Amino acid sequence: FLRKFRNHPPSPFPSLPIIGHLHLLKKPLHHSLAKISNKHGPVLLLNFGSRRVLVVSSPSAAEECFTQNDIAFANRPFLLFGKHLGNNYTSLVWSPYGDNWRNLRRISSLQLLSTNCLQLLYATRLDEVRLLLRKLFDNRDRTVDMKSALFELMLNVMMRMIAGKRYYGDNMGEIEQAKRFRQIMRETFLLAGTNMGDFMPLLKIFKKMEKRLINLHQRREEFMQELVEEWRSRMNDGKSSLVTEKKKTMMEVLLSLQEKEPETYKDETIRSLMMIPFRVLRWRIKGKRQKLDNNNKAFAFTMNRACYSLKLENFPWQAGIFTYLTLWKIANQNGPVLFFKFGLRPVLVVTSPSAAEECFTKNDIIFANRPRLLLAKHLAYNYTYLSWAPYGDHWRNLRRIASIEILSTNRLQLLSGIRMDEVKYLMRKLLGHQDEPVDLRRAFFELTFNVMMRMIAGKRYYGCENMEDMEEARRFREIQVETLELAGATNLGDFIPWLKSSKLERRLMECGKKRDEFMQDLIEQHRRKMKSDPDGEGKKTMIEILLSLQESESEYYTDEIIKGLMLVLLMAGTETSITTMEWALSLLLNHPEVLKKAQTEIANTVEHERLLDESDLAQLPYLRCIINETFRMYPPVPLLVPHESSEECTVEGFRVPRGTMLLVNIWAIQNDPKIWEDAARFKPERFEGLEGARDGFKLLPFGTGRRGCPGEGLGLRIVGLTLGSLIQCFEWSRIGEEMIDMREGTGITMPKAQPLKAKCRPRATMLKLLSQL
Ligand code: HEM
Repeated sequence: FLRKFRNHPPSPFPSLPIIGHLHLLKKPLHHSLAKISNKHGPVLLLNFGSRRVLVVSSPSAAEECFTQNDIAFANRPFLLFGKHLGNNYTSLVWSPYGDNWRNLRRISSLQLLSTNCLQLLYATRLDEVRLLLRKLFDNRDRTVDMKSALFELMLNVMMRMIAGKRYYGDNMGEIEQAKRFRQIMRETFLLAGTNMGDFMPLLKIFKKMEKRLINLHQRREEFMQELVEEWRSRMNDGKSSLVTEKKKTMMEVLLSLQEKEPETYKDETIRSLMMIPFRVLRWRIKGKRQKLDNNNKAFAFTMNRACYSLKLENFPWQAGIFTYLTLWKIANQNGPVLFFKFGLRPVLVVTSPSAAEECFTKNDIIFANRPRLLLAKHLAYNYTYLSWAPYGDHWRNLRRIASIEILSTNRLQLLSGIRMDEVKYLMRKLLGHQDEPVDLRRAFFELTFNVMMRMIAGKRYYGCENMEDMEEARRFREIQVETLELAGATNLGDFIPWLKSSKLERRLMECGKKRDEFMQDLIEQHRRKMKSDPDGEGKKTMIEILLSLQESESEYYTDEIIKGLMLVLLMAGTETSITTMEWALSLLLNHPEVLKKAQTEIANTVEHERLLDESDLAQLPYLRCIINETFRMYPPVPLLVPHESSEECTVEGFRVPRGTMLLVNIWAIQNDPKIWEDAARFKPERFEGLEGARDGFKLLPFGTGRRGCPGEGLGLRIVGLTLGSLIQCFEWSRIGEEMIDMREGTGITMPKAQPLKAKCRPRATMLKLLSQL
């Protein structure tokens, strides 16, 4: 009744003697107050012990406080912290509203924090951010305590702006001074918490807290005064600032002003102004405390539509800047169309079939470009490879040659003997290692590279039999190992230009040069061979086909184009096929019932007295389902190859600027439980009745649209024939009781963390046929 009579804001019941409403409060305070406001209204009167507190939780009430009542509320309460660390309520933050406060506010706005002053010290901030990035880069793959790293960054920035000193990390000047400063800061943040004596005066009799504040205050004042003296004597000696006259530290600015107006700029004013940045920092850090404590290694990452925390150990420094898993986690919380800044590069990440559809239908031409990444500069002939060429005439020409001359159904048919031959080599090898653990990743690797090199140049570079030129093979293998290693390396410089690693660039250049020389040698060999035997039997290899076309259309079929196409086959066509076969066989070993069903299908379709060949694949729908299910769960290119927009467009209503990199997270789409029933289960049957390896925009292992994979036919033939033959001819088992480890490793494609090893023995029904290989 009294409250109504006095027109006071509502106040929750009960307000207890001595403690008032403190019993209702929990940490974090803002959440707790929000809950109370939800219940009792947006303007509340609470008692924190003996202190009256008005809590405001609506825009209109906040407006009233900071417009109509702004002057009335411009005061600060007298709290213990302000008494001892706010120089007895004389600092800018704790001073009562009045002349002293007005003076300090004017100085800080004009002399320290104006846009102009901040601009002059921009280089300092930039430098500290670079040092942090360098530190993160050096610690990639390790857990980094981001809270401390960001804290140190902020304190270094502040101290460099104030007094030109770094007190954290490397390149510190005075070690002892830095130690003292760090100790003072640590204690300041520690004591900055709530002091119950501020609300319950009775508790003030326990003076412990107050003593600590007084002691800290003294040490802080001494420290700051020493800095003031240091700068004063420097200036007296004529040793001015860090870099140029313009880029003065705050200390210098204030000391110069002191010379002109000693009354206004006293030492104590300067000391107190020096502490302003740390107060702001304290609030920033305390504001985030709850979140960061829960997820201590959090990496705050600002994006266009939200703020996210990523665990740094998950952050994909190592496998290129992005991994499908991290991006999926973020998309799960924030939506299927996200706009990021990776360093300076805008990146659109798409994680839903409808958004992918919009990118590859309505916006297909716009997104048909590729970003210019360092890897592509050196290993893709300055972006002239088919896979990395910008969308335009050159790319169209390459795509036409690849589709018609190399990867057309007709050409693939002509070269089917090579693939069959290599599968037979593999089976002979397996026959020699019955019941022994076999490294299948290595076996698939050798098979695929031999297939490609035989298609390209008629050469086998892996396996002992029929090896024509040992030295050439060794050179090839060496180059290949280096290429794969470099292809998986991160180049932060693609995203943050000043972090460009000249060492990585040099290695890429050297590797690119070696590959170029190797391919040129092969072209010359074939040129010589074709000259010496112009009517030679069947121009079968890819080099021969392209060299013959060069004779008639030399401007289209240059040596550069031929080398580029050879390398595309080796780069784009190998790892993808190898990983698919490895995942598929791993899944089968963990699901013997599916393996059995596939064996039965093959036995019912292919007669016993012959080996399966590529023409049988169309009659083996269950084998096809197994391959599709493998693609679904473990897509070899989980984010597709990055695209880039050549003009502004919209995706799901969001504006996407020109020059934005597009990543389509097909791994996330293909494993989304909202889209797939039992998404985590290996269930090939789900694809029964599906033609091809695409299911709308839900299953896209080869991408789609203009830049979709042109090697789909070849990839499916290699995978289908190899897998089908291994199922037809051998009984497979795991090495021990344990299931095959299905963890994913990092790399440019999606490799298994552990290479697949398994045992096999020839099936009784196939023994005779196998012994004739
Ligand atoms: C299992 C096997 C394979 C899979 C899963 C696969 C998957 C892909 C994917 C997802 C893309 C990116 C599409 C995009 O950017 O939207 C791609 C591009 C490409 N793939 Fe494949 N691929 C396979 C085999 C092959 C083979 C055997 C070749 C043989 C030459 C090949 C040549 C290429 C080329 C040249 C591109 C770039 C096309 C362009 O930028 O215009 N791929 N592949």
